[in-house]
Amino acid sequence: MDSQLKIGFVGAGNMAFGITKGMLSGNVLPSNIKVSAPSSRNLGRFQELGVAVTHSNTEVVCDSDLVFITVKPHLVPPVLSQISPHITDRHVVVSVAAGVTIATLEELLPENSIVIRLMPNLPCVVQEGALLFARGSHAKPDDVALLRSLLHCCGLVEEGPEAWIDIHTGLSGSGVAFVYLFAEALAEGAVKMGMPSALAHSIASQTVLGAGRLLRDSGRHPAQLRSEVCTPGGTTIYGLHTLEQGGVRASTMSAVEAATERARELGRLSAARSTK
Ligand SMILES: NC(=O)C1=CN([C@@H]2O[C@H](COP(=O)(O)OP(=O)(O)OC[C@H]3O[C@@H](n4cnc5c(N)ncnc54)[C@H](OP(=O)(O)O)[C@@H]3O)[C@@H](O)[C@H]2O)C=CC1
Ligand SMILES: O=C(O)[C@@H]1CCC=N1
Repeated sequence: MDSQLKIGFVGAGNMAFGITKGMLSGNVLPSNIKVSAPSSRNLGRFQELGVAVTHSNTEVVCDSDLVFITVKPHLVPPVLSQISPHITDRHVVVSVAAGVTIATLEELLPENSIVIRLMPNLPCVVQEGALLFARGSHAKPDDVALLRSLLHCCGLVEEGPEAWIDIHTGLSGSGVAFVYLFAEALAEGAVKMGMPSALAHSIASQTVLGAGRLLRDSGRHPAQLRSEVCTPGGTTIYGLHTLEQGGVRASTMSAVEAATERARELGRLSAARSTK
């Protein structure tokens, strides 16, 4: 990767911060990053990392080679219209906005703009993200290789067809919150049975981490690992039976489905806004 490559973020929220932290754990220097937002409320934590901040989106674009669009989906059309006159053929534009399609991004930017649609998730901040991207019509293999080299420190980085991005949003972008809900409920179950809350939350988070690492590192199917925890007639199968009676499997599948459908809906809304 070119050590002089300049990276910009338009939008200074949680996802911009997560990707920045992930990239800084690799060989990206803070002096090569600039971030913009209208207010100062989120800028302090970037300054603490040594990253330059500004209130001007166009300044970020003019000073960057690769620009992440990290604003909420409904703001993508106005923000891209604002920065579009400053996008040139040297820029690679990477949007993380849920639902916003490559077609909408390309329509809002100058002809032949290099666009990549990325769906990251919050654990990028601890280099354990799960990121899926799809390339736009004018993105070249070098652009994709550049993005991969920047993001590899954020976690697992995969490329796929654009249709999978909304699904990945439900599975993993939002899925992180589903796992937190489960972790919270595990801890609350222990509190109900008499364990102090701080210890219960600490053990719940370690349980989620340990289960996740073993699942990933073993490469085994979750059902296989689950059966290894179940002693016949033991504690786990009693607990699993209760979860199944509560419909946890069906409701989790429905949560991924609902989040995916919502991403698709956000995509349709942003497409409608882009043609106004
Ligand atoms: N949070 C997550 O886990 C994930 C989020 N995403 C996507 O990332 C994007 C950002 O989400 P998230 O980081 O959570 O959002 P946040 O609300 O944390 O951050 C949004 C940022 O956009 C800034 N902003 C608002 N208006 C403008 C503008 N006109 N120009 C420039 N910046 C502006 C805000 O400014 P200010 O600081 O002044 O408020 C803020 O810094 C969304 O599109 C979302 O779909 C994708 C995957 C996961
Ligand atoms: O809730 C959202 O819309 C964003 C996208 C994925 C995670 N957070």
